[in-house]
Amino acid sequence: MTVNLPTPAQPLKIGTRGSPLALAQANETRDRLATAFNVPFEAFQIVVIRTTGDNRAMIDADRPLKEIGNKGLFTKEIEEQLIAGDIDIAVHSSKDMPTVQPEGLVLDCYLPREDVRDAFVSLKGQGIADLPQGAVVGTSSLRRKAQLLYRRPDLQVVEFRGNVQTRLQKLANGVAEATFLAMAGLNRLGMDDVPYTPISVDDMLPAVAQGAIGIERREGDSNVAEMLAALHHEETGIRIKCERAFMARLDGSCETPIGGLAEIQDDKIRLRGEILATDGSAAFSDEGTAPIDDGEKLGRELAERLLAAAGPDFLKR
Ligand SMILES: NCc1[nH]cc(CCC(=O)O)c1CC(=O)O
Repeated sequence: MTVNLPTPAQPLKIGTRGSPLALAQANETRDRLATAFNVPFEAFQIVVIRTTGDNRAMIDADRPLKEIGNKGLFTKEIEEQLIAGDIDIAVHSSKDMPTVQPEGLVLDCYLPREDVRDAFVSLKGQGIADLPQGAVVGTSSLRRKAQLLYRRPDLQVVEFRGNVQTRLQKLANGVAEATFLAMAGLNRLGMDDVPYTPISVDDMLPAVAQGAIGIERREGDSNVAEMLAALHHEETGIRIKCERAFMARLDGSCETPIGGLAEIQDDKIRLRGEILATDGSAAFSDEGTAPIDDGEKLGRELAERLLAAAGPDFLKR
């Protein structure tokens, strides 16, 4: 079967959020598609879609995202347009994606993964250990908050949202002494002027699927399926599927502090996982390895081991 390629007259429509990071990810997807199929950039049209998560009235207040309702906060409207056929593919940060897609949609194409690490961002120091006793740290991530408080119960965490510039301004204004950003975001946006230090994954396990762009499509669109198959990065896909199986078995959402990272080492897949109490008062971590083809099973099994260690009610706290 030959792929029916898009043309400037009949472009392939790429749906995305409108944030600078989302647009960078959509542009990377378009560039890779244009190169892979040797068609002009004009054969792709980037369609910006506003999601609930982008709605200023809801987001600008200092309410934690979890109170607004996190499931599909940044994906629902995009997926509706994908189902309706208004767009042909949707580009997402995989870490913001629920583990189950709506009926009729498939998420099975991943681009080569960026740096998975979190970065410590501060005008004053290089890492968590440099923070003075009782210092204020800004983050809206429950995972980062729990990981931080687990190691440094003396610190105070305040809600921190907005784009990178807004957050840096807050640091300059003394609202907080430090914050965290994903290295993948900093790299994709080329933010060299940000005072950041990468944090080893041994010190802060990243979110499941952090740093991976995922491309969603309609299940029945065989032409798009074939195009995306050519773009798919096998190793990233294996790692993300393992991590997402881990998260799914934990019934993980953004309301549960979970860290997870799968890596391919020699011909094995190694998964590290962590679950934490939201207030950082407890954490359970474990790891395992398996043959590469058994990544999803490894994910489920590691989740079960952590659940058993933590006790059945742990995630409901
Ligand atoms: N929750 C927002 C979000 N979703 C994906 C990224 C970073 C890029 C990535 O992990 O692919 C970010 C920002 C951040 O965590 O700093």
